[in-house]
Amino acid sequence: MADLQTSLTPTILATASVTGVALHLFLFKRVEVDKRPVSTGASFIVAYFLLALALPSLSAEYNANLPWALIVAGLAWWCLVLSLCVSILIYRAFLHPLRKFPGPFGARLSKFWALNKVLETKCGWYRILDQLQQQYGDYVRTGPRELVIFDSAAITPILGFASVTGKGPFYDSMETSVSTTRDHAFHRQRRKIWDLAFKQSLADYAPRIEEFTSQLLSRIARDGAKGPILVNEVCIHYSYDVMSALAFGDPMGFIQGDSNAVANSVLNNIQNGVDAIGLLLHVPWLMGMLTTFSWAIGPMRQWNEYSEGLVELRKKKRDPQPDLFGHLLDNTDDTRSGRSLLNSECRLIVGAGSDTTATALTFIFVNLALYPQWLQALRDEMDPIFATASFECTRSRPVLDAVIQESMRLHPSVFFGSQRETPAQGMRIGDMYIPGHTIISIAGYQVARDERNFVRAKEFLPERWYSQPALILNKGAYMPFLVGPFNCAGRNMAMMELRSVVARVACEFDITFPPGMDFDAHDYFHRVKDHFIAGAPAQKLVFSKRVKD
Ligand code: HEM
Repeated sequence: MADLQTSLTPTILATASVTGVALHLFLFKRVEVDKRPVSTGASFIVAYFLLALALPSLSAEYNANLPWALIVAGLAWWCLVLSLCVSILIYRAFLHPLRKFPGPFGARLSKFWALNKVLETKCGWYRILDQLQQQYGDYVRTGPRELVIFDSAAITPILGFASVTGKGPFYDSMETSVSTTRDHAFHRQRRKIWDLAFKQSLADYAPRIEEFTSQLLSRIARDGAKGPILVNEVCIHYSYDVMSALAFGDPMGFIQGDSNAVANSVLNNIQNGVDAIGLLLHVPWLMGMLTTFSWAIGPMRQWNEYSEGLVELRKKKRDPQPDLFGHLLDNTDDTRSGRSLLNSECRLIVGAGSDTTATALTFIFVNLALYPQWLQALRDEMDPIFATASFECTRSRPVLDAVIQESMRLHPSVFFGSQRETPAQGMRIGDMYIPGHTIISIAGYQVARDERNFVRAKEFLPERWYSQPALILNKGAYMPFLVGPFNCAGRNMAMMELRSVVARVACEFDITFPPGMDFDAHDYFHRVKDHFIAGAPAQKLVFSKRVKD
């Protein structure tokens, strides 16, 4: 080992430290490395080995002593990584353009602050946001380059059709589809296909929805005769069957109980895996790693293989019923990337349409058990319509739609505040300037429960949607299906399912809590989990056959 005066080691360690700072200033600050977690991680590992290989040729000091070369390479690597981290932390804490926005100190430094809060609250990020709004106001810094906004005046500038924002890095962490692409031109073109597909197939699809609802009514009558029913389960079975029929041409067979073992296992894995999504959506680079390695992760691989098998079967079907898949197939190139897009969009249909609808239905049934006067109001509206056999789930009805909307206002199916990124030059929202490359989202859950937007905002008052419009101060704050160019493509389809099930179940069954149960609504809704889609706590309800007078 050379003595300190002749050794190159101090120079190498100093250079590594300066390189760490330079890496931050010239690369990490400018490039979205979250997009490339695997290659970034791999580059750091490769850097160590390159250094270890290069050192012996730099000086006899290392050539003569290879273990020493490995140690110095390791020390240099740590100097680089530590100086990079220190530079990042100092910048985030004191120099970042978002430094004037209020928020918890830990959140400025790293998204691990949010991750920790999600763990602490068992996926209750929306409850953390409630606290943050109370403490810091309408614009809160929740991450190093992230703001959550509680001001409804920001909805149109951020989410509207003329918005200058783009989708945020979260969307890169998933496979490409109409929902996840950050390429606006591609989205516009693909979204046109989806919109046309729904426009052409919705009316054809209505009788199929009614068929599934009939199956659901039989299931509820059968199981309900034995005792209280786990409402989450029947709603999930219904929505997965409807969506898989839409995506693959056939239901998975959950409502009637004839699903196969793979379908059961896929459903279980999806339900068990959702908590992980609640965590990972705060650290998209980790989510991206999971997507990259999905071939090696059993449950993800199983779902991919199973859905791709169903897509192949659907492609070979002769004279299939008209549905969304048919339209997507006709409008997707038969190339490698086209096939991959089609597969991922079939999974998207099930992913975007199943748990969302199931959660909405579960909350509506819980609300009907809580507020029996609205079960009666539904019957008063729907009985005459069913008596003349003129019910169509494509048509809105004042009370029916009001009950659905009010339930979704207070208890939305999607908690995720659709992530956006400001353009390089930043943007203005009223007097507020938001710097460029800031990740922003609107806290939809809080905005919909804000007294500035709805009178008696935390109360379940469906009448605000038809007979008492004065209870709505700002209709734009209601956005369970999002608004703007990336709003829900399946909104009309979802409303058809919700109308069909809610109207028919309400007219056929009394819905109550199990005898002896002292249902605590505050506790129940406090236990809702936020894992992108809201996870409704398990709840049993009694569905007893209605005795008509
Ligand atoms: C109650 C049921 C539903 C609710 C509450 C709901 C809500 C939403 C929300 C909030 C978004 C925006 C997500 C984001 O910001 O990233 C979205 C997007 C989307 N939803 Fe739904 N959804 C429902 C049902 C459905 C159904 C049945 C389908 C049918 C396949 C569907 C298809 C989609 C698609 C394709 C997108 C992406 C649209 C785009 O980015 O252009 N959804 N949905």
